[in-house]
Order: sequence, then C-alpha cells, then structure tokens
Amino acid sequence: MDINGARTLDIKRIKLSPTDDKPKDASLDKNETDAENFKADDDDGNGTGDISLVYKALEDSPFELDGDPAYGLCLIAKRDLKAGELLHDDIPAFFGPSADLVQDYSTPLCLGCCVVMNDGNGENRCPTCNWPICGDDCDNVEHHKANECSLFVKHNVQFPPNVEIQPCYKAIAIIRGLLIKERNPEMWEQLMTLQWKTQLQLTPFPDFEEIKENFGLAEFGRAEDWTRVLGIINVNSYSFQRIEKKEGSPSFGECLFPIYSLMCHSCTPNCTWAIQYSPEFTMKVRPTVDIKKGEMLSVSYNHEFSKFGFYKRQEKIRERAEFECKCWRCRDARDLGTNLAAVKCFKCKEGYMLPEDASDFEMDWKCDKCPYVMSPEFISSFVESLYEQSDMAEDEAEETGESVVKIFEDFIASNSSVKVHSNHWVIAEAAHAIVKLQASNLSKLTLEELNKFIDFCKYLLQIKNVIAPGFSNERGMLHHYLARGYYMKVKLLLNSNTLKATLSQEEMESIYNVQKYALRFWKENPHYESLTENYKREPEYLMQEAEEIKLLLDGSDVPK
Ligand SMILES: C[S@@+](CC[C@H](N)C(=O)[O-])C[C@H]1O[C@@H](n2cnc3c(N)ncnc32)[C@H](O)[C@@H]1O
Repeated sequence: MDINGARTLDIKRIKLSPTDDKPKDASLDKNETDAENFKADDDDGNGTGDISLVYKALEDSPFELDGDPAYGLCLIAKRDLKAGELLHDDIPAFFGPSADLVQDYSTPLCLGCCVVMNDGNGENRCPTCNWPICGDDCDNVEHHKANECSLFVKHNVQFPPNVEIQPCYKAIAIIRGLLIKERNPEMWEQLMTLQWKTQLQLTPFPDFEEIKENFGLAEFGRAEDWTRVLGIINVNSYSFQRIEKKEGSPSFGECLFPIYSLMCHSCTPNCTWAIQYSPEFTMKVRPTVDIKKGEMLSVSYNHEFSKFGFYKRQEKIRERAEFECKCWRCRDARDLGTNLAAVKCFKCKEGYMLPEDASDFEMDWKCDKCPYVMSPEFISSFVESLYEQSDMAEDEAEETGESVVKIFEDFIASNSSVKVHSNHWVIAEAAHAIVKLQASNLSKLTLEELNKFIDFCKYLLQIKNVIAPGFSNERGMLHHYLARGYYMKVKLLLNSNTLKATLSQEEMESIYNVQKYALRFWKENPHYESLTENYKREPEYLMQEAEEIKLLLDGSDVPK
C-alpha cells in the first residue's frame, strides 16, 4: 500500500514506523510499504499539516509524493526523466541570512541579499528599522521590508540585539517563517506537513521564551511555533555560500523550499541542485542520470559527504544531519564495489578489512583473506591519523621547502595498497588535492607532469563513475580538468613537432570527446548561471581549446 492510502483517508501526515524493509532507493517497490505502518503521530517530529496541499502543489510537476519506511516522505518520478532535463523550479517559502561563518556584529549580513557586509558597506542600515542592509540597490531589500522591518519598528527591536550573531540571524529566518502564518495560511499549513525533528534528535531545542525576551519580541508568536519553525529549518533548509553577482563579499544564507524539502538524500544521488542568485533564490534540480517512472529522486544534502568512505560518511551524516543514512550506497560497506573505506589487514597484510554488515555501525571489521577482526573505533582512529598526515602536506611543504604536490605523491606511494585500498578515500583525497593544485598551473607543467596529472584525473573518474554517476558536479569537474590537461599535452607535443608521432587520430578524437563532454557538463549544470564572470572564464577557455582540437582533427594548423 502506498502513501495514496493517506491521501484518500485525508489524514494530516503520515508516520512511518521503522521496519526491516530494505527498499532500493533507485526503485521503490510500492508493495514494500505497508499500510499498517502508517499512523498519524507528531511526537517524533513528523508534520501534521494538510498533506492534500502538498499533492496540490505537486500537480504540475514531473514527480509525486510517496512514502517509504526507511526514508519517510519522498518524491518519486511521475514519468521517465532524462538526465540533464530541468525539473520543477521551487521558490523559497522564506529564506534568511546564515551567520554560521561570520564572527560577530562587526561584519553583519545584509537582511536583503545575505551578503557579508565588510568595510565598504559595513555601516549601511535600513532607513526604517536601522538594521543592516548592504545598500539602496540591494536586490532583496523588499523582502526585508515586507517581513521583519515593521515588526522591529513596532517592538523597538534595536540592532544589535542582546543575543550572539548566529542565533540572531537564525531568529530572523524563524520570524520570516512565523510571519507566513497570518500572511499565507495555506502555505503555513503546507509547511506544517514538513518533518521538524531529526531522526536522532541530538541537538536540543533552545528555550525560546528566553530568546524572545532577549530579542525584545516577547509578545511575538508562541514559543512552540518558534521551536517548530526552527525544527523545520534544521531538517529541511538548503544553504548556500557563494560570491554574489556584485563582486566582492560572499553571501551565506538558507532557504526553505516547500517542495524540495520532501526530497531525500542519497550518497550516490540521481539529481543535482543549485540555488540561483537573489532576488528569487530559486532552486533548480536536474537528474544526473536517466530516472525511470516510480524511482525515487535523491540529492546530496551536503556535497562534502560523498567523498568519504562509508564509515566516516555515516559518522558525518549522523553528526551534521542527525539521521542514519539508508541509501543504497550506505547499505554496502564496499561503497558499491569501490572499496573507499577498505583498510589493509594488519595481520596477513594481504586482505582488506571491512565490516560484513554495513547496517551495523558497531560491528567489528573482518579481513577478507584471514580470520583477523578489528574494532571500528580502532580502524576509524587509524584512518583519521592517516588523513591528518596528508592534511599537513601544506605545512610540511612550508617547513621543508619541498613541493606540496611531491608530498602528496609520496603520501600516495607509501600508503596506497600498502596501508589502505588504492581507492581508499584518504588516497583519493590526496589525488584530488594534486589535481586541484595543478589545474590552475597546467601551462607550466612538463610532459611527464601532465601525464601524471591526466592519470590522476582518470583514477578519480573511475571512482566517481560509480559513486557519482552521470552529470554529477564531481564527474563534470574531472572531465573539465582532464580536457584541459589533454589540451596542454597536445600543445606541448605540437610545439616540439611530436604530436603526430605521439598521439594517433583515434586518441585525438577521444580527447575531443572529453572536451565535448566537459562542455556539455557546463551547459547543463544548474550551477552555471550562479557563476561569477571570473568562473565563467573556465568554460570559455575550454570552448576555445575544443575548437583548436577540432581544427587539428580536420587537418588544419592551429596557432602555436
Ligand atoms: C528534508 S527531509 C526529507 C523528507 C522527509 N523524509 C519527510 O518525511 O518529510 C530530511 C529527512 O528525511 C529523512 N531522510 C532523508 N534522506 C534519508 C536517507 N538517505 N536515509 C534515511 N533517512 C533519510 C531523514 O529523517 C531526514 O532528516
């Protein structure tokens, strides 16, 4: 029985009791969701709003609501979806600046566009309420005026209030959420369908009576509504950090999207997302691979999660998102066969150690060649110390005068297949660091260095092909680096008149194909429109370089 049972019963929201079902997120088997497992209950933080409003909001979209014992509510494809096609645009119900990365009130965030106000505009204030607004030309000043501005004037809330900057800005987002209650009761009711407590509930809610009092807003809203809106933000909001279109300072914010809040996370997602610049902060989502009708849509809630092997990743997700990830990759200790977490056996030094059952976080790790077992805590601290070692590469380079790239290469040589699997995430991270360091310096590399750079890109791609398939940012960026590395190699060979003797026509064609793929990635990337002019130069170089390779393929000369 699927969630439609809930719709016909017209219950408010569904609670899914955990079961032993192991659904495939790539294709949810509706028969696996059991009507007996659904019950309306708000105690554990599931929403209680009117779910029919969600169905209504989804009417024109290419996906629909479903439920699953492991994930809770989720979105599934209503029809086959093509990789790269743009899905439904979601406009935030509300958004707010996020002060997690700023120190104190000396660099406030603009209440309009969320930009960090530094020396140039740090003193600018809204003429009505005297709170920070970056300037008269702020794209989003109207959002501030329509929300907290008159409330602050009415209650004489002065900037800065008697709370630290992080809870202060969180309170602004909450206030904006609370104002929806009167302004748009239907949207409020829809927001109330959203999950508002994390599965693990590791962080207690603050005392909102006290915060309201300190803020000078003791009379505004009920403390339980403040708590509920904070919970909704914690579980569902998407954050952004970037350089706004106007050059200079970064902007930090978080947005609450009424539809995409229902999308679940996967460590090998089938969609990618981006938030456009202010004033709209529209969320764009595209499938990275073809998705079949009935399959669940998934994104990565935090792009950082994916690079880790399963154990470290699970730890991060528990700590940061406060749930136990049940995605198909997290149900496989071998990370879909990539062995991103596999550690060389300490005893036989032949086999690799992994737990036999990924769902049991506390299970001992076992060698695949001998009977040796080890506790996950021990393995985790061993891996952590290896990672710290590679993380010190830059400091070591500064101390010894050696090149950082050489230090990373030595780290890989002495640990890959020796202490950990050659695909282990600490090795892949070191290779990634080399690629990133050299990518901005390609024209200075020798042929030998370029060949190594190309090999590192290919090594990383064979991992990403599995854990981030299709038009993922990871694969797109790696194709971009690879294409640029190939181009520089062709240039070097051309300059030494050895091109024809070194690369066959077939190899040149495959270089051109990598360039075309990298260009397609840029064209279909939802992040592209959010790039500043500086970043847009990268795909422009790529385009010129692809034209040159095409000329060579056609037998024409290109400028040396
Ligand atoms: C943004 S909400 C997604 C919608 C949510 N499932 C619901 O029922 O409203 C995020 C929450 O969904 C659940 N969730 C999302 N992805 C999951 C995953 N891969 N494994 C387990 N739970 C997941 C977690 O409880 C998480 O806190």
